[in-house]
Amino acid sequence: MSEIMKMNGKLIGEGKTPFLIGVSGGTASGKSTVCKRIMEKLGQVNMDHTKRQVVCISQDSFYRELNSSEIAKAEKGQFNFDHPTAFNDKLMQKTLLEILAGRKCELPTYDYHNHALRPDDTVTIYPADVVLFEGILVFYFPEILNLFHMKLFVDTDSDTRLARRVTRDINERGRDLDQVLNQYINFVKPAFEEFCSPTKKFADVIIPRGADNTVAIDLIVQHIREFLNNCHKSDSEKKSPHITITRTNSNETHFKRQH
Ligand SMILES: Nc1ncnc2c1ncn2[C@@H]1O[C@H](COP(=O)(O)OP(=O)(O)O)[C@@H](O)[C@H]1O
Ligand SMILES: Nc1ccn([C@@H]2O[C@H](COP(=O)(O)O)[C@@H](O)[C@H]2O)c(=O)n1
Repeated sequence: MSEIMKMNGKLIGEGKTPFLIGVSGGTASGKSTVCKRIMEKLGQVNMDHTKRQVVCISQDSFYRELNSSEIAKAEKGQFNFDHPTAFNDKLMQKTLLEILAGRKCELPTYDYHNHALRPDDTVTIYPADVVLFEGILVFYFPEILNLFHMKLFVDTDSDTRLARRVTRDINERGRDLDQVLNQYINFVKPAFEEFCSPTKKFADVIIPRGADNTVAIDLIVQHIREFLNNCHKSDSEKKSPHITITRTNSNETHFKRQH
């Protein structure tokens, strides 16, 4: 039996439910860059974090802790970071539910050099109107997929992605060329084909060429802007005032915006 509550954008005793946008795509497709462009166009970059209406979080914060033998494998480029089991999906779901309930969250940052989270270097995610969540497998886990109000897939040619990944991983992630290419052939490419690429079908908007596609980015920004304008109007002025929160007997909570 399910219990349905209709609220005017607020949960009692909690913050407003943000509009949650999932941004997926293969490695180095431009997910972070697309999110950055969206934030820039909405004037959300050079401002106090506590005042941001739009925030962005990354799936990197949910890589699971590795044991010593897994770390040894990772150091030789023999650990599969592109497989769903590399992530703590339960924590990812719990955190997104906290965010959807309008609560402040602390997220660890990820250290690619050591293949580990930095629990002492956290980022505070303050309640916002719009939350972008980007990562290679954000549409893979059904219980997480169901939480998004809008889903974007950044679709960039695989040669371009590999070329960008080589440069980025050598310059920013402490890898050498052999490591990047071996990891790509053994894990990244096969996992993209098996786990990431099939999730493209769940996307509401596919963005060919990533951040180069300014037309697609402008359309998405326009949609977010309309949402932001609407969410600060009084209930009687809103075109779509209700959020429907569905709780099932399995304790799952679904936050649905009518839009
Ligand atoms: N449109 C683009 N043109 C040139 N370089 C790009 C473009 N988009 C992304 N990059 C570069 O490619 C690399 C990967 O981009 P990034 O946005 O981090 O991808 P992802 O988040 O999907 O891994 C980064 O070094 C970034 O600067
Ligand atoms: N210790 C790690 C963790 C992850 N990776 C790779 O990162 C890729 C995901 O990040 P993107 O910014 O490229 O989306 C993923 O393909 C992993 O292979 C890593 O190399 N080392």
